[in-house]
Amino acid sequence: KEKVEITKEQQALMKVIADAYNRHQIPQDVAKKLLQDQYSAEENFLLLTEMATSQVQVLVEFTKNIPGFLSLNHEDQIALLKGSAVEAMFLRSAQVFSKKMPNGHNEVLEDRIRRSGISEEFMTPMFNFYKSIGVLHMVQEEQALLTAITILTPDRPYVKDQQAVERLQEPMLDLLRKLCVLQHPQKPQYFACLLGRLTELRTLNYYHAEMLTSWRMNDHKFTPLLCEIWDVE
Ligand SMILES: COc1ccc(-c2nc3ccccc3n2[C@H](C(=O)NC2CCCCC2)C2CCCCC2)c(OC)c1
Repeated sequence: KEKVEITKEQQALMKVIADAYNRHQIPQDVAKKLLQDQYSAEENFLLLTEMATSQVQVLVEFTKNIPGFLSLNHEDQIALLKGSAVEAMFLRSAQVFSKKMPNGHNEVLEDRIRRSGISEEFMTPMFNFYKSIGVLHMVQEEQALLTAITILTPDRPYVKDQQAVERLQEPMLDLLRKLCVLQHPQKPQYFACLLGRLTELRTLNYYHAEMLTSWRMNDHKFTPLLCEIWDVE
């Protein structure tokens, strides 16, 4: 039986990532807003673009706190952010969706999202992902590391120095693996399962642009930041 322990520098890395992640809390209130009222497809689309815009801004702040990220080639920094923004947004949405709320609130939230204006064909893959994240009952540290690992994916389009990105991602993967063994000793497959979610997350990337343009309304407007980050307009 392998004795797993977190080293001093891994504890320091965990603290840096977890603290940076905890500062990244804004879109939490979107669930509260959705529970308050039923909105039109137009209002929901506006809410989505506002939430997504602020989430991207917060994601950039989180990324800047990943040790070594700011030492990467500048074009590669942009390529990593652009390549991971949609996945990080869906990962965040899954975490918001999975948060236990008072009786019946989770069902209301799901219903509001189902009737928000998103077209039928995308609900199954999106909710399948949300539920597959929910059943894992990830702790904050795991969520933070998984987000950092998603951002530090070496094979994003246009990344020049992939080895430099691998060197940053590896310690995160090693730390997450140890955390999973210590946090979920009764689930030896837990770490592999988490990484499997990242594969499922990539499939949502392909649906993303179409999910937006097929939103049940005319004239979809995006903020300049979202035009940069999303492949729309
Ligand atoms: C591209 O298509 C879609 C469809 C649905 C969502 C979504 N899934 C959610 C699960 C839990 C709570 C909110 C959720 N959302 C929207 C939202 O506000 N997402 C925020 C994005 C930034 C990070 C926090 C969540 C809602 C959906 C209902 C109408 C108003 C927007 C979504 O979030 C990427 C993207």
